[in-house]
Amino acid sequence: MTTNPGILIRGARLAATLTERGSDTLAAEPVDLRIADGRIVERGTGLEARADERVIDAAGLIALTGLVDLHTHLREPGFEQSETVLTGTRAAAAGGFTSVFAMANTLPVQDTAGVVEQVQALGDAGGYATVRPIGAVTEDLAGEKLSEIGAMAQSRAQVRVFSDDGKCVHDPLLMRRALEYVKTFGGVIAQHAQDPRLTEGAQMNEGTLSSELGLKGWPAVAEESIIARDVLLAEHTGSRLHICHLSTAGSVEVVRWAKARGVQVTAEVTPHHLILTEELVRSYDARYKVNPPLRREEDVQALRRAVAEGVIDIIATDHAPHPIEAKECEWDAAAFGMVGLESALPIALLTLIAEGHISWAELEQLLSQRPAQIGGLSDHPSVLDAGQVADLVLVDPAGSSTFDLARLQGLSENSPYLGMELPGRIVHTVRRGYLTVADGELIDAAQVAAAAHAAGAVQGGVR
Ligand SMILES: NC(=O)N[C@@H](CC(=O)O)C(=O)O
Ligand SMILES: [Zn+2]
Ligand SMILES: [Zn+2]
Repeated sequence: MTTNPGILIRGARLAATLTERGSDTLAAEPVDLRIADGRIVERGTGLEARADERVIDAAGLIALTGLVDLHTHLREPGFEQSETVLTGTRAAAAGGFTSVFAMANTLPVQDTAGVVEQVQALGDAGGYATVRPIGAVTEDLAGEKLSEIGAMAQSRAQVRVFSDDGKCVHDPLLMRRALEYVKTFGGVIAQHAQDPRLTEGAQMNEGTLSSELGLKGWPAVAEESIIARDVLLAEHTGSRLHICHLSTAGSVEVVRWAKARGVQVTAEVTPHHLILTEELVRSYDARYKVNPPLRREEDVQALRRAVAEGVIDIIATDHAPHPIEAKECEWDAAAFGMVGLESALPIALLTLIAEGHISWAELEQLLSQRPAQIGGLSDHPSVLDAGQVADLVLVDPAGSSTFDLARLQGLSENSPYLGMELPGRIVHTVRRGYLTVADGELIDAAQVAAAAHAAGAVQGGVR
């Protein structure tokens, strides 16, 4: 049986020990981590390298448990010209992610055990990240009939997160039944909170700017009213509800209220809603067209505060690749969505750490620990210490660089950050004890697939 070579990481500072808000990255003592057979086997200082061990000099780098994205669109099956499981997980690894949850709006839709098992198998074979498929709440995302939720939960893919993302589960009775159903096995419904009647034909945030530009607006209340209804349904059923891509100050207040009542609700924000505003729509550059729309500066600030206060639980990318034809066209005709896996950590550093809203320890909670817990990701490392699965990322917090096309590893180029100076560089990503990114470069696909195979063999199956 082949095994992957061991790794010795020397002199990394652990994000979990950087608990002061702001960017003081030297406040913790550097430690060494030894990795063998897919796990961290030793943590200490001055560890000696063994024969065959690859030594990584992590001086100046910060180590976090592998990032987990609860909201990724991998597009396969059905839209392979935009992204595939392989290309999307390469983008994920480049961004420091070791696990991604794949949204259900594929073709065919991920609404049966067969499709979710296929998506997960593609992820396992590629080896760049653990892929956990999200199941559709309703058949074909049509909002009319519950999908085979139980069959997907019991399948090899063990689906725990269900969402009609891209569409809102609008029928309150269906939403209630879905919440009741997932409660029986500890699952969660992730709602794309958006009243379809209030947003018909909408093109951007509703406000003075949408009137000025003559574009149909998308009112904040369309999001807030669904969140308000659903937290009440979650309270009534005693089930877990997760709110996808929260985007308005009002939504924060509804979630805050629900949490104070003890409702089991969690909320996510995307990096782009933490930095970009509707003003960008003036350019008519469709890279800024996204669902939910970019909002006002007041909303951006409220979302950052909500992260700092813990009202928002996680950052999720909503990585939404689209081909050039779908973006290089008139605003009204363009597709909604932006890619985000490679830029998520840099944007979080820029908007949250550099601004003093959160600490590195809190960042690890937002981008790794909490999404893993919400998604029911078994054997995700809770800390970087002996006995834990070796899923981790080493980040260089110093300096900044131009975010250019070469940074994008997926098939689509619809990033709003091209040309921007962004802080932070993902230097090494380790998944299940093997490197997917080394010295800032992706490891090639054949090597990663072989390493994944070896890791699976050693651990008797990846999960
Ligand atoms: N975010 C987007 O603008 N688009 C997503 C759907 C979604 O997340 O609602 C997509 O699938 O393209
Ligand atoms: Zn959505
Ligand atoms: Zn989405």
